[in-house]
Amino acid sequence: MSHGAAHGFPVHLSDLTIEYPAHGPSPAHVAVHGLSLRIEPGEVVGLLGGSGSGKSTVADVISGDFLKARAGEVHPVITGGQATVLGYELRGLGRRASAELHFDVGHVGQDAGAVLPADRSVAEIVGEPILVRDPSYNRSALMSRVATIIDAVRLPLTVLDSYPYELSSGQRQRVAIARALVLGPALLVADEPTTGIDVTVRDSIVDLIHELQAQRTFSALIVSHDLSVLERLVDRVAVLDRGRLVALGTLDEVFSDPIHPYVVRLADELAEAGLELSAAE
Ligand SMILES: Nc1ncnc2c1ncn2[C@@H]1O[C@H](COP(=O)(O)OP(=O)(O)OP(=O)(O)O)[C@@H](O)[C@H]1O
Repeated sequence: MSHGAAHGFPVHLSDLTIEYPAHGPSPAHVAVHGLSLRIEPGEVVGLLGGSGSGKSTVADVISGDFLKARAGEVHPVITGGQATVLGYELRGLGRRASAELHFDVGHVGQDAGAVLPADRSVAEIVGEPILVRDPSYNRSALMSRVATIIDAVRLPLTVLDSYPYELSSGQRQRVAIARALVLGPALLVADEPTTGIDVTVRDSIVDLIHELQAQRTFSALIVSHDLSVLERLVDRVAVLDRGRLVALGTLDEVFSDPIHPYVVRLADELAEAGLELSAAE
């Protein structure tokens, strides 16, 4: 309805409340309380918070993934405030608009590399979003587009005919990133994109996202506690504690003089892991 980027922010959350409805013996649970956050065009925001603080819920909502119907799964529901992504108002978004939104958002979900479909080749997995958008897409144009993105994520073209089980976990993660980027999204939402990946591969994945982001100038929300991700990729960080936003700003602004007790703890953990904010000046 409001599609058309009237406000100019790729992501604009205003006093957003997100709830998991009651199901079976579980009562309804409010996972995010009154979150306001804007992501500017071309900006990368890092999302931090403890386990259960609501990070994946926010990533699911912003990516539009929560709108996809999946049997037997409980979806979060927006029960207060507003979420506008790429000009689409997510609350009450219709089926057609939600399909359009999916074409413009690249989503690398939690453990994306580990959950690639086992019975499809890399070429099929990466090419699928193109065919979902346009089932009659020319096959040779499809293959060349898939090969280009596979090359961009620095995988050899020989992986195109491979199946996920034949790849290393770092390679699988790159395949998931390639799939998320193949349609040239305006927004990338990545949930812990480097978790469980070997340090050397991790750095190359960070470099890769950095390079692609610089070239394509998409905006991004990246859930991560990984220092190399935060230091090298994000412009600002947002910190959630039990579903509430407790800090928002550059790494330096948030961690050099923290006030909120959770942010103080996080600052200590990050300092132990080697974050030297004064060195960033
Ligand atoms: N399907 C669900 N039904 C009910 N509650 C849920 C569901 N999924 C998540 N929650 C609850 O919502 C809150 C936020 O969960 P979420 O997965 O967003 O946190 P997170 O910050 O991503 O945690 P982690 O770092 O452990 O992945 C938690 O309290 C969680 O128990």
